[in-house]
Amino acid sequence: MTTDIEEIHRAMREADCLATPAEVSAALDRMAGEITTALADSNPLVYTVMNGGLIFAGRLLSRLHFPLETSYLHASRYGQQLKGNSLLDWRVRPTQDLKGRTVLVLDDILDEGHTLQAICQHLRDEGAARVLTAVMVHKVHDRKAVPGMRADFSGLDIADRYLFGCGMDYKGYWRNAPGIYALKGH
Ligand SMILES: O=P(O)(O)OC[C@H]1O[C@H](OP(=O)(O)OP(=O)(O)O)[C@H](O)[C@@H]1O
Ligand code: HPA
Repeated sequence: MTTDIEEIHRAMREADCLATPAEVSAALDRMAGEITTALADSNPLVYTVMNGGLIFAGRLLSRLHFPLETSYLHASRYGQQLKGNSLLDWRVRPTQDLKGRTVLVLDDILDEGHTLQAICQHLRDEGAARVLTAVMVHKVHDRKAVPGMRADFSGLDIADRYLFGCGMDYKGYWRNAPGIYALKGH
């Protein structure tokens, strides 16, 4: 099936901007400070959750000025749908030796939280000593996998709409948009 590129343009034209590029940059600066305070002496292994975590990770990691290792994993439960499946589709699992390591997981959004919950459980099962999470967006609603769930580090709390930009996609597009946008009517 080919994508209707005009529909992709329209989604951006009609979207509401919920966080400007400047607000995103300020949130990244603040998070980098918090993460540095918490992890600068722990030689962390930092996992980016593909695909959504890519942009956030690139922007955050260059703000962290202490020794760390990076890697990636790929797990998805939405594909290109607007609603998540109950099962996480593991595409690339972690391959590093995690025993005794402090691990930080980076993703674009904590929505219902099932993705991060399953990833963190897997990393602990593989022997990580400590697993922390950082997300660009915490979506505000009461449908979390665990009531009250939050990442250890969150960039911005954003309303319960369908979001794109900063790594989050609309039908595979607009991950590259520098602000955070809400789809018209969702
Ligand atoms: O908190 P949850 O409700 O579990 O949703 C959050 C997850 O959903 C998105 O991934 P998606 O499955 O869409 O894959 P993608 O990273 O390729 O966009 C996003 O990147 C998070 O990983
Ligand atoms: O609001 C969202 N937008 C894009 N991807 C997502 N994955 C979970 N929630 C979202």
